[in-house]
Amino acid sequence: MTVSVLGVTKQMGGVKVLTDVSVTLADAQVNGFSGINGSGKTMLMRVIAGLVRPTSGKVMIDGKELGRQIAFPPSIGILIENPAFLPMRTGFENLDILASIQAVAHVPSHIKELLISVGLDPEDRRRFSKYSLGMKQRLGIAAAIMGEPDVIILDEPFNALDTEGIHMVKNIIRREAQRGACVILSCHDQQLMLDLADDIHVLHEGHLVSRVLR
Ligand SMILES: Nc1ncnc2c1ncn2[C@@H]1O[C@H](COP(=O)(O)OP(=O)(O)OP(=O)(O)O)[C@@H](O)[C@H]1O
Repeated sequence: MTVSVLGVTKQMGGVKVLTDVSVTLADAQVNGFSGINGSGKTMLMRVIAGLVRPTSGKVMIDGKELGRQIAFPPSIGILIENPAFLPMRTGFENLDILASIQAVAHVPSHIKELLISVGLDPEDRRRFSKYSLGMKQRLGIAAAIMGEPDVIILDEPFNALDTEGIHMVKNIIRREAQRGACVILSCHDQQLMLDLADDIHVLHEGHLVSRVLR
C-alpha cells in the first residue's frame, strides 16, 4: 500500500507547522523521517493517519484520497506518543479487546506470541497502570503491528526501551517491512535510523528539506 503526501500544508493557530510537503512512501520498506524537535514529524504522521486534516493538499492511500474517499487508511497500525490502553486491564486483555474492536481475526495464542515478540510475559497479571514506561511502549508496539497492517506508523518507537527492547523492536521493524508493510518511522537516534531506514526524509520547520536515499 503506497502513501502519497501531495502538497500538504497544516496551519495551527496562525502558524504553519507543515508547508507544502510532498513525499511518496513505498510499501515493503522503512520510510524514515528525521528532524529536530518541533520540525513537524509527529504532525505529518497524524495527517497520514487521518487523525488531522491538512489545511491544504492531500494524502492518497493506494490512490484513494484520505478524508474524501476514505476516512482512515483501511489497514493501519499506529504508535504516536504515549500509547493509550485500559489502565485496569492486563497487556493480554488490552490486546484482546483491541483486536475485537478492530475486528482483527485473533486467537489467544496469536496474542501471546505477539506479547512474547515484544518481550512481554503473556501470563503477567499486572494491570497496564502498573507497567513501567518501557513495558507500556512494548505493548504499544505490539498493538501497532497486530493484525499485520499494510501501513505502520511508529513515532519514536525506541522511547524508554532498554538495549534488549531496542534489539527486539529493530527486528520487528525489519520483519514488518519484509512482510510488505509501508513502515513510517521517526526516531532521534541517527544510528538506529541509518540501520533501519531504506529512505530518510528530513523535515525542518515544517518543510521537507532533503531525502537521503540509502
Ligand atoms: N495542537 C497544536 N497546536 C498548535 N501547534 C502545534 C500543535 N501540535 C503541534 N504543534 C506545533 O507543530 C510543530 C511541529 O510539532 P511536531 O510534534 O510535529 O514536531 P516533531 O518533529 O514531532 O517534534 P519532536 O521531535 O519533539 O517529537 C511544533 O512547533 C509544535 O509546537
